[in-house]
Amino acid sequence: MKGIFTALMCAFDEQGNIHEKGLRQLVRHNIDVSKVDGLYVNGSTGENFLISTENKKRIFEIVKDEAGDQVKLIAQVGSLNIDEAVELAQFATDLGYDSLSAVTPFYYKFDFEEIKDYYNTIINSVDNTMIIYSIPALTGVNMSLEQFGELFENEKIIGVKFTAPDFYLLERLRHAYPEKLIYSGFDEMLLSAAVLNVDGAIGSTFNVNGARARSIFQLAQEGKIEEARELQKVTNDLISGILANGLYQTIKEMLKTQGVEAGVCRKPMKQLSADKVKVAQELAAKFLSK
Ligand SMILES: CC(=O)N[C@H](C=O)[C@@H](O)[C@H](O)[C@H](O)CO
Ligand SMILES: CC(=O)C(=O)O
Repeated sequence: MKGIFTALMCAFDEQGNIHEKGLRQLVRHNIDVSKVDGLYVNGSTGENFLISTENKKRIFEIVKDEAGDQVKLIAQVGSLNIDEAVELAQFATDLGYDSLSAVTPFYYKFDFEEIKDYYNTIINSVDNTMIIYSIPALTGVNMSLEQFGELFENEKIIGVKFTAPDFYLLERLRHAYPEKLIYSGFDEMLLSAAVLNVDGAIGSTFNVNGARARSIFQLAQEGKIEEARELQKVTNDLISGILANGLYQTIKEMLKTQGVEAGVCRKPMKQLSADKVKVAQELAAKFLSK
C-alpha cells in the first residue's frame, strides 16, 4: 500500500451524469501512462461530496472493473450521513477494495469523541482497513498528535492521508507511529514530505503529473535531493498554473489533450471560460509529453 496514489477524477457529462467511457480512460491513463501504484477513489478530486450514493457506488464498480488487481485501490467512503458511510464501506469492501478511507466529519463542529466514534462505527462494521483523511483547510478539523494516536489504537485504522502544511506535526506522527502508513496530501509539498519519510502520497495533480511525482518520491528515497528539487520546481510551476486557472477543471482540460474524455465538473463547480480552456491547453503543451 505504499507509493504514489492518484486521487482519481470522475468524468461527468454536461448533464452531470457519469461519463463511463471517460472514467475508464482516466483509470487506464493513470495505470498505463502515469504508472501510479494505486488509485484513491471518490475523494475530493472525484467530486464525491457533489454526487448521489448511487453514483458513488457506480464509480466504485467501474473503477474496480477497469483496474482489476493491477493497482491498489482505496475507497473514500466518508460522509456526514453515517449510514451512507457504512453502506459504502460494505459495498467497496465487497468489491475488493484494498482499503477504505474516510474524511473527518465536517461542517458541524464535532468534538473528538464524536470523530472517534464515527471512525470506529464505520470500520468496525466491515472486514477492511481504514485510512483517516485529514484535510483541515477544507473540513476545519485539526487533530493533535495525541488524537491521531487515540484513533490509531484501533488496529484496523492503518494510516492517514495528511493534507496539511504542518511539517512539525507530520514529523512527530512519523516518529511516533512508524508502523502506520502516512500519505502526503499536498502535491506541491511532496518532496518536503518525502524527506520526512512518508510512505506515499495521494494527490489530484497526479492525474496529469503522475510520472513526475513518482520520480520525485523515488529520488527522495534514494537521497538524490538536488534532482528531486529540480523536478519539484517544474511540478510546482505546473501546479501554480493549475491552481490559478481552476484546479479540477484545468486538470480535466489537460487530460483531454492526452486523449482522455475527462468531461466537465459538476455544479456548483463552474465550467472554464474559453480563455481558461486555452490556458489549460497551453499548460498541457508545456508540461505534458504527448
Ligand atoms: C483538496 C484537494 O484536492 N487536495 C488534494 C489532496 O489532498 C491535493 O492533491 C491538491 O489538490 C493539490 O495538492 C493542489 O493543491
Ligand atoms: C486527495 C484528494 O484530492 C482527494 O481527496 O481526492
